[in-house]
Amino acid sequence: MTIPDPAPTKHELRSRMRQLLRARAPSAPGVFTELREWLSVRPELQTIAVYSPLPGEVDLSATIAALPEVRWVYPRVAGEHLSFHMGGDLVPGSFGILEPAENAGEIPVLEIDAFLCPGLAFDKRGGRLGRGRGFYDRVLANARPDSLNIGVCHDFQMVDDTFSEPHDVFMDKVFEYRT
Ligand SMILES: Nc1nc2c(c(=O)[nH]1)N(C=O)[C@@H](CNc1ccc(C(=O)N[C@@H](CCC(=O)O)C(=O)O)cc1)CN2
Ligand SMILES: Nc1ncnc2c1ncn2[C@@H]1O[C@H](COP(=O)(O)OP(=O)(O)OP(=O)(O)O)[C@@H](O)[C@H]1O
Repeated sequence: MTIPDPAPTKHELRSRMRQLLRARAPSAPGVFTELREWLSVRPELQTIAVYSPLPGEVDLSATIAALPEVRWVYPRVAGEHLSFHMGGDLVPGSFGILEPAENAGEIPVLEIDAFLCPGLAFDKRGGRLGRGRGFYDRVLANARPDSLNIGVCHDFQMVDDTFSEPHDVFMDKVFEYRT
């Protein structure tokens, strides 16, 4: 008889979280007050990378609109890499994600003071489980050493263990949106 392993593997956690996110009814949350207040007392964070949500991810559009003094930049998938550009008009790009248009001004990664990172799951140590293509690990490995990595997730995405591997970049802080 085989005893079932109660601890999910990285692969199982990823597929469970993908399912949970996909199953969520679409909704655009209001301002994420905790995140807005934290950012509003850190004016040194001038250029901040944000994301356009995939189905189920925390939608930060109201929070972004509430902090107009920040220079918000959005990722574009370019092959294996992410480049960051001024928002302006966002158009459907890779994976159906809204991305800045090709001609939107590119902002060098070294100018980015903080990265608000999407993810499938996070843990209390700052571990992050992404969608498995390593985009954020690669970009954060090339970011300024003093830039901040900030995870953003729903409370149910906070788990005990995200099975971090040596190449995984840790978050400095994770904001949980209570649903
Ligand atoms: N909102 C958001 N933007 C992001 C990311 C992300 O995770 N979330 N990325 C982080 O790296 C990059 C895009 N990477 C991605 C990697 C894989 C898949 C993916 O597997 N998509 C599924 C469909 C979506 C789903 O899981 O339901 C697929 O193609 O089957 C999507 C985006 C850049 N922008
Ligand atoms: N700094 C890096 N340089 C080169 N390859 C990397 C780097 N970080 C991760 N990778 C590669 O990317 C692949 C996916 O890694 P992982 O499963 O940790 O992605 P993820 O963090 O879940 O995804 P994402 O960052 O896209 O949301 C792995 O095969 C890994 O070898």
